[in-house]
Amino acid sequence: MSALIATRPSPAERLADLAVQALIDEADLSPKPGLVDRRGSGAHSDLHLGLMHASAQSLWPAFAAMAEAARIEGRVSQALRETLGQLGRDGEAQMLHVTNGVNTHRGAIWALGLLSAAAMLETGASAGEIATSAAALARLDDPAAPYDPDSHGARVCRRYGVPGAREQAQHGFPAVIEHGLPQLLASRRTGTGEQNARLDALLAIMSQLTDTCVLHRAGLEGLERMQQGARAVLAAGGAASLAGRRQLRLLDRDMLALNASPGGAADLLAATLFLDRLAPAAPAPTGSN
Ligand SMILES: CC(C)(COP(=O)(O)OP(=O)(O)OC[C@H]1O[C@@H](n2cnc3c(N)ncnc32)[C@H](O[C@H]2O[C@H](COP(=O)(O)OP(=O)(O)OP(=O)(O)O)[C@@H](O)[C@H]2O)[C@@H]1O)[C@@H](O)C(=O)NCCC(=O)NCCS
Ligand SMILES: Nc1ncnc2[nH]cnc12
Repeated sequence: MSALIATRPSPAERLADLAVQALIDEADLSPKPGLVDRRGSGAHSDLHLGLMHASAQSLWPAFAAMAEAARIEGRVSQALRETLGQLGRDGEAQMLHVTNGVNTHRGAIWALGLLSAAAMLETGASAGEIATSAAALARLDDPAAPYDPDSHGARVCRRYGVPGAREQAQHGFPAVIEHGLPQLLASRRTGTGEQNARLDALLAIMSQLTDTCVLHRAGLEGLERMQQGARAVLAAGGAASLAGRRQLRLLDRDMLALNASPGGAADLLAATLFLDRLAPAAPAPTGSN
């Protein structure tokens, strides 16, 4: 009789598990303004929750390979940056294969790929230290990366002179370290419940971020509405309060009317949840999914 042998996941596999789980938790979180969630497709005609899940699952090998490459190299280096670039592009190709050409997680591959590699290099480090190491990787040039001057992000960064996904990583993910994570922990401390704490973290990110997805679809008016609307929810008491919920409904309505979806903020919420699970600064959440 053959016995089944349970093998423990390797450190790289564990990081990939956490990255995929963060993407699934982000997709499932509801109600998110303009974004795909359990209620529906938000401002998207080509996305739905099942596709977001399938896309997230398809990225497990890419995240595991990026973390494993970091384990083998052992330090921030040009060679590691170039390997990560190739693995990131392979991950994008896999995502587009699974989604039939729809861009579900490009920004998430970038953010979580860098953070998974950095987490492997900085075992046991704080979220801030991991983000700093990811930033050092992001600042290294990847000569093999085909710079696309026509990507949505590149176009709006040029047009409006704002930082995008690249700069967010190069500066050590300030949206995550200075806004998403502190808000997640602060809302948890008030006992709002895990889902509301995560919504508050998303809103804290939205209130600051120059989200190139929103700029691309809705220009500066859309960006201003996103940031101001997110601030209004938090000022009214956050997602757990009645007044905050009212503001959140208004923000969702306006994002849909503007055809705007904060995909960059969603990716950075996933990065927040990843770092929170990896390097918790507070007791683990109870009752989370
Ligand atoms: C350096 C790259 C990130 C490329 O950046 P660039 O800005 O040139 O390219 P984009 O194609 O626009 O992708 C950037 C994605 O990053 C997310 N994002 C947006 N703003 C921010 C921000 N301020 N900070 C952080 N992240 C941000 C966002 O991703 C989400 O939105 C995606 C959907 O966007 P879009 O295709 O525009 O969608 P729609 O509006 O739906 O399109 P239409 O229907 O209107 O047509 C979704 O994927 C979310 O993830 C931006 O899209 C980097 O990607 C890169 O260089 N990669 C190469 C590989 C590599 O080197 N990897 C390194 C190792 S990991
Ligand atoms: N939940 C979501 N909806 C739409 N675009 C996204 N990009 C990343 N997460 C997303």
